[in-house]
Amino acid sequence: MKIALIGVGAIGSWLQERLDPKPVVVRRGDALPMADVVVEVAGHAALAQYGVAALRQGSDLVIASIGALADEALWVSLQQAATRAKILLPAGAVAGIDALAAARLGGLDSVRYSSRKPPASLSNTLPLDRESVVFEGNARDAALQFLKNANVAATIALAGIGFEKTEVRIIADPTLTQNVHVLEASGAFGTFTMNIAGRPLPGNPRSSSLTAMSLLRCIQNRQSSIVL
Ligand SMILES: NC(=O)C1=CN([C@@H]2O[C@H](COP(=O)(O)OP(=O)(O)OC[C@H]3O[C@@H](n4cnc5c(N)ncnc54)[C@H](OP(=O)(O)O)[C@@H]3O)[C@@H](O)[C@H]2O)C=CC1
Ligand SMILES: O=C([O-])CC(=O)C(=O)O
Repeated sequence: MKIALIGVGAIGSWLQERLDPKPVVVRRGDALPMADVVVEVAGHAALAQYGVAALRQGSDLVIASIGALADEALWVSLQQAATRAKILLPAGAVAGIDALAAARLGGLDSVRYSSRKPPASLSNTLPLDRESVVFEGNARDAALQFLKNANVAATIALAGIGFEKTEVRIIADPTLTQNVHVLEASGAFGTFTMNIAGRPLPGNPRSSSLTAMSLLRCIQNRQSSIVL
């Protein structure tokens, strides 16, 4: 299996060390190589630049920057390009996506998500002496306003009841050293609450280490005869 890795920042370098076979790395300005799987870990602009081309050439596309899919035109163009290949959306930094996506099939009533991060992970200008709500609204607006901090909101929206109906709060909390995500859902299945405190990657305080692990699992699942 040939893997192309777009971006070698905090998540990309973690993956590069562990992927087997070793990936071909795509840096800014590089042409996209032919590959069985293209893994985007480079940001919204890189997904817009390479995503459609990857799918059109027949490469499965693993997306980390899921917040970019709040841009309806980009999301539609990726889906239209996926005729010979798959778009793979890993759960990333959050837990419970399997339950949420299953619950959707029986009918969901409400989905609420809150993200709490140390202020410096959100912005350099937030108060350091008290918590502050930096966003309250739906998942589409969260993803469009917080390009580097609302991938989880977008993943939850896509797995559950969509960008418009998913209620999101983003809170800066100076007492934290980890990224805390709380997901609450109710529907025909019952109710669940998921709470995860994710240790950030050393290279990027915004990105939880579980994201890199989740992407590795997604790529390994594609190779494996057992998918869990
Ligand atoms: N789905 C999820 O749950 C999560 C998703 N994410 C998302 O994953 C993505 C990667 O995160 P992370 O590794 O922490 O980010 P980093 O900023 O640490 O790394 C991004 C890397 O991509 C490179 N890059 C940017 N644009 C391009 C391009 N056009 N072509 C090739 N390389 C490019 C950057 O290079 P340079 O240094 O030159 O800018 C940098 O090395 C982000 O979009 C982030 O928001 C993060 C956490 C959770
Ligand atoms: O949602 C995001 O973009 C990233 C995030 O909170 C995390 O990695 O914990």
